[in-house]
Amino acid sequence: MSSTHEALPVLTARGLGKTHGRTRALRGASVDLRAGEILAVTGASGSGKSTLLHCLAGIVRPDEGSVVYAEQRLDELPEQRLSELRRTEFGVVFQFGQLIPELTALDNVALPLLLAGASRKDSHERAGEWLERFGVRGQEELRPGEMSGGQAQRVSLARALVTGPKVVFADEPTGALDSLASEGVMTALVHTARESGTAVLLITHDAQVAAYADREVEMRDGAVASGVVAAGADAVVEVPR
Ligand SMILES: Nc1ncnc2c1ncn2[C@@H]1O[C@H](COP(=O)(O)OP(=O)(O)OP(=O)(O)O)[C@@H](O)[C@H]1O
Repeated sequence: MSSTHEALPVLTARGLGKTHGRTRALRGASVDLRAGEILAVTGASGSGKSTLLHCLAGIVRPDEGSVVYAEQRLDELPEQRLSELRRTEFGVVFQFGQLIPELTALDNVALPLLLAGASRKDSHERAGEWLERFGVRGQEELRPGEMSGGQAQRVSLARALVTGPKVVFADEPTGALDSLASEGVMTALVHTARESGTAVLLITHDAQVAAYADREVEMRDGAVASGVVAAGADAVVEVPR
């Protein structure tokens, strides 16, 4: 999709620094996520990928640098505004889905809508539609413990997308799946993200998964680098597709 290469950034991070205890997880990480694009973030274990995602998603505040979303500095927003923004504009998917074990698939997906004030009937109707989009219609009454890994991740994706977010953050969404299930989940994610114009920031170790993205950036030692050694900690060099 060449148009995504011209799209304006929806999220911009500049010079992010973050220290956890004595570990510098980020040092001068900069990246743009463009509207509607799927961006893969790759890199060795411990290079700072998850910390970058957490800062971009407003889950963690960076110690240094800025994160701008829709002309707002996320790193400076009061906690209440930030959590509202996370609920309404962002969706998040983790490696192990993190569905609520006591709730059925339908209730897990309906939950963000209920929290946003929708009625039970509407929430369930829309949740059902999203389960269908992710190919898990018929599994509505299953609880997470009764699902396969692939099914659980499809339900997690439905839950992340049901509120119509502008950005979905996916941290190793296929990390616990075999290659067939992984392919199914990625195809469903890419298809629905394209359909709804949602930008996706996708962390992965897997080159086959990264190949679904429009663009790929690699992290090294807490900064966004490229396949070639970057000139400075702030350098952003991309691998266009
Ligand atoms: N909450 C935390 N407390 C202490 N150290 C942390 C914390 N979160 C991350 N770290 C450390 O910061 C560094 C970067 O971690 P991060 O999880 O961002 O890397 P990653 O590239 O996502 O790694 P992986 O691919 O293994 O998930 C690592 O050395 C990690 O151990």
